[in-house]
Amino acid sequence: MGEIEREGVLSREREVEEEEEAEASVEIWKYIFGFVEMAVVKCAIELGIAEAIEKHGRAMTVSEISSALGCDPALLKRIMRFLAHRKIFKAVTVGGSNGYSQTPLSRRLMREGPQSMAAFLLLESSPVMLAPWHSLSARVLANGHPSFQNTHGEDVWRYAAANLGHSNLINEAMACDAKLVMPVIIESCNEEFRGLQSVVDVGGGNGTAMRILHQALPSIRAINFDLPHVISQAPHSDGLEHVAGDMFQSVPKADAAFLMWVLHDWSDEECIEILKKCREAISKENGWVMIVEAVIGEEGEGKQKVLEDVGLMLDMVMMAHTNFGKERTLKEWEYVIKMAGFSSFTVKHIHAVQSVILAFY
Ligand SMILES: C[S@@+](CC[C@H](N)C(=O)[O-])C[C@H]1O[C@@H](n2cnc3c(N)ncnc32)[C@H](O)[C@@H]1O
Repeated sequence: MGEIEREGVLSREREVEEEEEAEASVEIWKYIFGFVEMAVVKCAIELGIAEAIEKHGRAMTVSEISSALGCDPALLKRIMRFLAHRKIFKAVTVGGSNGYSQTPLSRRLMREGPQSMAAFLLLESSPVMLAPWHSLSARVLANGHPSFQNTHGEDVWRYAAANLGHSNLINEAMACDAKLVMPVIIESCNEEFRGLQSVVDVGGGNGTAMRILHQALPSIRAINFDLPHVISQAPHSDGLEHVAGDMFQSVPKADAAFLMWVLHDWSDEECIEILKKCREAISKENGWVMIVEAVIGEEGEGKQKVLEDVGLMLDMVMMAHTNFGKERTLKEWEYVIKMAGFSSFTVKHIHAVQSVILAFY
């Protein structure tokens, strides 16, 4: 390389470095104030801003929202400016004044409604769930104790059993997601469900997934199985059978078993134990276990980039909130499924954070 050419390469390298420096000086603020988005969205849910606009039926000015909610208009104005900047509400003009209208995102902040994700946000932003994040680095160090247990003295399920308020928050949060994802699963796995007489949802929470399955396919006997403290609070629904127990002991018999966002709470060894219990429970002729979980992308596996990123965030959540849980790659799923004795498995990617893994008896 000649002297002039070398100079050119060096100056291009310097330019790239300067660009990266400039970018970093801006990017870092995203992490410093990363908590602000969650906190302000939580505040919007607690105030009921989305409900007020929905009830009004059209866009509202800040003064209309503040009178409806009994808020300080000056503070609310700043909250709305922040949320509109993030496109959570839409800034519009109402009779010559500044106002705000709903968006698909703000409707997800309503406590009720088909799209509601409010309970999920209230769970993750609760002091109980936020506290273990403070000991994440201690957990990552060799011999570090699980963060949740370290913070609260017991694992998340024992904590929930002793604190029914928190348990209900977990169940409501899970139900938000189940309401959105079950119709997608039923549609994309219609063939698989059609031949069945019964399905057991293992760790099914308050029974939302099986209620939706039974409503879509009433010929299926739907069993919701969970720990006694969860089942004792689960609402009655026609055609849905609630069974209390411990999946490490045994699983109620059914043609097929369904496990959504359960295995990611446990280590490989524990997953193998749970899957073996599910395998014992299902039909030996045509039984399967449906595992609805994220599949962490390995090169070449297509999943929408944003959803893949949510999968990686969930993996961090598992590190903070469970003892040995984790999100798994396809290879890691293959390992636990094979070790539990299943003959084969397939994977379907759906429009959700989770994919559908079918493990055959
Ligand atoms: C993350 S939640 C998933 C709930 C539901 N499957 C969903 O996706 O909406 C995990 C569930 O596993 C249940 N669970 C934990 N340990 C269990 C056990 N030993 N036996 C049965 N269920 C258990 C919890 O009570 C909780 O409802």
